Amino acid sequence: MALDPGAVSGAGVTVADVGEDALVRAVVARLAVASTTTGPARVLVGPGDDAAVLDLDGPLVTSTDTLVQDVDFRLDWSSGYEVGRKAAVQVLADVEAMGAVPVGLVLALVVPGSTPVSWCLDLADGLAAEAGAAGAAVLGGDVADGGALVLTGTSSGVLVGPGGPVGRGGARPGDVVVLGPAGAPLGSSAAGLAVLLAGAGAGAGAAGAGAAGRVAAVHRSPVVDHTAGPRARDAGARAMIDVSDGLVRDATRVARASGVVLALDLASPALRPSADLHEVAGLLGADAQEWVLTSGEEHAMLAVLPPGRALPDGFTPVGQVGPPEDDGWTGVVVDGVRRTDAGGWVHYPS
Ligand SMILES: Nc1ncnc2c1ncn2[C@@H]1O[C@H](COP(=O)(O)OP(=O)(O)OP(=O)(O)O)[C@@H](O)[C@H]1O
Ligand SMILES: Cc1ncc(C[n+]2csc(CCOP(=O)(O)O)c2C)c(N)n1
Ligand SMILES: [Mg+2]
Repeated sequence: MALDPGAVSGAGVTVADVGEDALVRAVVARLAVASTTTGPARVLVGPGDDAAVLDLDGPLVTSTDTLVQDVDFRLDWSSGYEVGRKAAVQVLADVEAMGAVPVGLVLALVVPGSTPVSWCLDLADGLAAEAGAAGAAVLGGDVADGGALVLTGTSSGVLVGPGGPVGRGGARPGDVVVLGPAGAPLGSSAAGLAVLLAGAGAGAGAAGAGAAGRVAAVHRSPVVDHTAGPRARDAGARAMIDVSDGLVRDATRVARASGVVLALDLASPALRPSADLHEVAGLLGADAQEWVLTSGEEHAMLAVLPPGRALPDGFTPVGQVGPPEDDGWTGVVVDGVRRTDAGGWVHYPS
């Protein structure tokens, strides 16, 4: 059915009603407003052609991430706008965790025909808003029919100025482990997920008042600092990762890649559960400290600095780097105890 592009977002109009071309036109029209980059790149060709073209001021850093309906988000928990924001946060965090300044992203979308067009436009708005907050442009995407919503975002960033990328393998004994700023205390996303799973506030936007509502909002709509990664690189970070699968799980990746032990100190203010976490843990019979150590989708930056360096703005110490233990073991130690079970998020859990 050929519809007036202005009518595609009307109530009850689905993707199958308008077809691929009208959907893409409507989405691209939403992005055009936001498709500029303020960072170290110029968009020579944006959405609408076969590919986007960027002129960059330094080495390209690129990463990709997929969100799957009912695995990474639920339509009864989150609006299209929230899913779009979360997709941008997740995919940009990976280039930021290399120390790159984010400049752009593309989004491939599998959309069942029964999806309301208005949901897709909300998604585009959320994506563009978060990309814009990072100074990045939405450069294009793709849509295809399928049985469930699947979003695959691919981000681009630029390493600005001298020095290389900040990988996972650069931590050395004697270094300091630091955690970057986030919009909410560490652990909030897992607490929010637990609230939503418990049904304590089913329905998008209706997670209830108080602590449960606040942590559910963090889970649906994380707030991150998009300059934290590049700031840590400027401050001399020699290893970094974003906390996407849980602090212990992600710190273990740094420890193993670097051949060291990361010793986390629970007395660090950033690792102490917030009052909201304690309250929600009490309600649900959960362990607030465990949420801090295992919460995924936080996207705060965990970085390692040589000793004696000034901390990047907003970062706080959470531990130290030590050599492998006497038996050669590398990994994460929490308050002196080996964490052999990282917890946190993993696909295909055993
Ligand atoms: N299917 C794949 N093909 C090629 N490389 C992959 C594939 N899956 C993962 N990788 C690579 O393995 C590395 C580790 O991936 P992993 O998903 O653990 O980290 P990540 O990208 O930081 O994930 P997260 O989304 O949790 O932040 C990355 O460099 C990633 O590009
Ligand atoms: C419906 C629903 N169930 C569970 C979760 C929790 N969750 C999904 S993926 C992930 C880690 C990052 O994934 P990846 O490593 O793939 O980037 C987490 C913590 C959610 N968000 N929505
Ligand atoms: Mg990552």
